[in-house]
Amino acid sequence: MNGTVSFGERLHGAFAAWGRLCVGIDPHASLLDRWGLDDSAGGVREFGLRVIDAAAGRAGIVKPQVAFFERHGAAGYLALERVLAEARDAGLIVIADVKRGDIGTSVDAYGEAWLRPGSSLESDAMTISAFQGLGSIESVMRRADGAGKGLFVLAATSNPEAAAIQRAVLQQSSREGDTVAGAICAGVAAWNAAREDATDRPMGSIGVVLGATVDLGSTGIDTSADPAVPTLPVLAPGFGHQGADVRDLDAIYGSLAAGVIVSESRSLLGEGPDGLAEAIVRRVDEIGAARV
Ligand SMILES: O=c1ccn([C@@H]2O[C@H](COP(=O)(O)O)[C@@H](O)[C@H]2O)c(=O)[nH]1
Repeated sequence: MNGTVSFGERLHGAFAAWGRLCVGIDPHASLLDRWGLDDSAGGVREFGLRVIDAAAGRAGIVKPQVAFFERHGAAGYLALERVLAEARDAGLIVIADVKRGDIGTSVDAYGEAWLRPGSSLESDAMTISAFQGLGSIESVMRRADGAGKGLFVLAATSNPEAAAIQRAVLQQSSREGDTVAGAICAGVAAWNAAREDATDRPMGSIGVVLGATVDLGSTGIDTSADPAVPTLPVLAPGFGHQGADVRDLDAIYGSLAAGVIVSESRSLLGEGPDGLAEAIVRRVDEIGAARV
């Protein structure tokens, strides 16, 4: 790379300093009401800023769910820009949960929007879909690597409806016989391993999304294989509100556990503005205690 600190290195540093909790910024209408805020662009901005205040100095990572800002159109995007900038200024790693995907030339424009240094939506990483083939997002993977940014590619998502598609078996591919989810994980791990100095890096910059509610074995993901080198970052929603328990982290992820980012939104945000900071501290401790 060009002297830029890689996203993987920054993520590894955040794990060491703050643990692996990622606080979701999901201003659902019901939560805005509970927090005494309007369901408006101003309301989602204020919600986001309060979450940042609670997370900064207590956790290392936040994940704004862009859909809740997008509901409010252009004004919602302005609110999001402010939230992204404040979070990054506070030293938090920001994963924009945007789940974009398209043919290569178009998806690269999404990469430019969310990952280009200086962009008004600049984030540290974004979620992305490889439904159009892992090759379709190669330019964004290259862009992320070049700019010290990260990506999380949807592989085995936490929603139950995903299983049929994500467990489907590939044909006419060098990974013939792998499931879709397995092939995405293997492809991403291989991408990280092929980077210059890969073996000296603690963590890759391109990760995957593997829901904590998923039985990974039956999805075609081997959680007993040797860990990838560098470590594969795994964005793990599904803890808390969706039912998975952080005490089961090692059992769920096995040899992938070292790269797991525990992402929780409603289970923390439901504590309200007065209880959020304490809930974050408690969860960081619980996750630390759960790891063997
Ligand atoms: O597989 C996935 C991918 C993304 N998500 C997102 O994570 C949060 C989860 O919110 P909770 O309140 O902790 O359930 C939300 O923004 C989802 O869009 C996911 O749940 N599963």
